[in-house]
Amino acid sequence: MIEMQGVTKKYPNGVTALSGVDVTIKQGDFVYVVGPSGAGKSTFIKLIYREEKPTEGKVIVGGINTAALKQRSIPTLRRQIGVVFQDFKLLPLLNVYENVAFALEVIEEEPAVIRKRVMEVLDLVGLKHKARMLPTELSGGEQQRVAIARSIVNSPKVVIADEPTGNLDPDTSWDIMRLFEKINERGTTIVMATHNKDIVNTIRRRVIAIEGGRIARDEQGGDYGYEA
Ligand SMILES: Nc1ncnc2c1ncn2[C@@H]1O[C@H](COP(=O)(O)OP(=O)(O)OP(=O)(O)O)[C@@H](O)[C@H]1O
Repeated sequence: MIEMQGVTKKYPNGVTALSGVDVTIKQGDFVYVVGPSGAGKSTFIKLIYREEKPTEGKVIVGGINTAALKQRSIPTLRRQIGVVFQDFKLLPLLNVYENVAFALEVIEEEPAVIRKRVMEVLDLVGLKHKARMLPTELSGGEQQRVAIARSIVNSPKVVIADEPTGNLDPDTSWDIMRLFEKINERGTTIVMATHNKDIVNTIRRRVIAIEGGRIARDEQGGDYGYEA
């Protein structure tokens, strides 16, 4: 599903965020990306959804080599990928329903399909009854649920999440994790950068630890391995 071969990422300011990264993530995997601050986790995530391009090496997502991708083909890649951020990134003037529907409107999906899919995913995340509310009328956990609904509404093969519980209290974080588990159980690959030691050590999954831009550890069912 996701393959990195000899990936190095050097930013224009001269910082090398990743170097010599080789990794394969299979369809249906659930992967935590952990490591100290500044280790390169967000860069790893951004390379997958082609927010950044590698300086060297290949990033292949669903058979597409992202570095060779023309600007106009980026939407084709992004259709396979849902993205969830720490700060939710909802559109503040659109209600819950509209925020989720937007992801399908931009790819010109049929209105009837949009209505059906949006209500299905809002049901899945437990927010059908809040479809007409604005993001500002919701709690942080509810906003993250909307962001997750948006990320899966076009049935992507993979959901990428950068610190999805970073702004949430512990109880809410567990609820959000249960939702990611549910999505993973349906066959969607999950790649999640996180600093949440408790979660990584409790919901055991594959752990890729990045230190100084290199993969320091890649273990099935591994632990967080750092002080929180
Ligand atoms: N757009 C950019 N331009 C220049 N340098 C960058 C850019 N983005 C990240 N970096 C640098 O690349 C390195 C890796 O950053 P990255 O954000 O990938 O780390 P991280 O592991 O996600 O950190 P954190 O846990 O603090 O979010 C850092 O030294 C950072 O300062």
